Amino acid sequence: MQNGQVKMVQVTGLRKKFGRRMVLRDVNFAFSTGDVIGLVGPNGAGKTTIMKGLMGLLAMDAGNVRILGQPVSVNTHTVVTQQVGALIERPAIYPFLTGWQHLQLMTTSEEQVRWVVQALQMEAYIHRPAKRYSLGMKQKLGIAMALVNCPRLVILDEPMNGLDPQSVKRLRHLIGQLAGDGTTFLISSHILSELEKIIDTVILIDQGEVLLQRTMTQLRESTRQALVVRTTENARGLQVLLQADYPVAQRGSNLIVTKPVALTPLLRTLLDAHIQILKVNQRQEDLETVLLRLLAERKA
Ligand SMILES: Nc1ncnc2c1ncn2[C@@H]1O[C@H](COP(=O)(O)OP(=O)(O)OP(=O)(O)O)[C@@H](O)[C@H]1O
Repeated sequence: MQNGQVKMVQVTGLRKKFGRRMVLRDVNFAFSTGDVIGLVGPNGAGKTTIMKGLMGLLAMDAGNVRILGQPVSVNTHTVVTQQVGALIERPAIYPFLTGWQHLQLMTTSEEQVRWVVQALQMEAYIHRPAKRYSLGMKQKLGIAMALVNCPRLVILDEPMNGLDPQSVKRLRHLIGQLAGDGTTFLISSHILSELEKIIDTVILIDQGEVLLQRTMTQLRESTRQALVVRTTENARGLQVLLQADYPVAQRGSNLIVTKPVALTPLLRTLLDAHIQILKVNQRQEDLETVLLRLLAERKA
């Protein structure tokens, strides 16, 4: 019996080899309806392969995928065709059809086509044959095709690729709006500064495994706050602080204190040594710094 607890996506023990190369080792994750998930990790980590597995586009060697409780494989994908919209790698585009005609292939609702064209600001070229589209126009058409039917789950592989800053902003806004209405998103991207503005959960993949799944709130709570201090004499400031047992390093023209410390005694230590303080600020690690640190810690 299915109940209110049924997950939007549940992936268990997914394995995949290409020849002798193990690409997915043992992938497990799940997420709920309405979540916006960022799938991140280094080149070749296995993100696209996972997305193809979710869509039933690629046979897996082991494990299983369920979307809304229903199984998905290369032979079983009713739930995918009914509930999922996706753009994985490049959009499949027929050169002689217009953008509008592509969208009509995906839905019978003219109203939906008009809505998505307007939402992604594609009016200027939507009636031109797609062979005359630029890379960014094709990318937007691919995104529009994934969204036009208002699917419950949208899978986007590197959606920001080739988009200009204005289009990235528009897309971000649209994703936020649709997520607010209950659409679930799984988005891979290397542009972590953009991604962290829209996702509420991150799944980090490395070498075919899930290294971490955290909500952004959890991640922010566990991120480090670095204290950045600039003085008139950083080299001497570094010595003075090290002698006083502060966890400090010199980076560029700044001194970075990497663990939480009381501010006043630290500043007094510098002032007592007649070192003038030019600037002090607290800097939260961003998503990129946190993920790079986690990957580096794994290799260490
Ligand atoms: N059809 C294929 N045949 C052989 N190897 C493949 C095939 N598709 C992917 N691979 C390999 O599988 C691994 C994972 O690839 P995948 O495209 O899933 O990575 P990714 O995390 O999406 O990387 P990127 O960030 O570069 O897009 C890579 O080592 C890749 O070379």
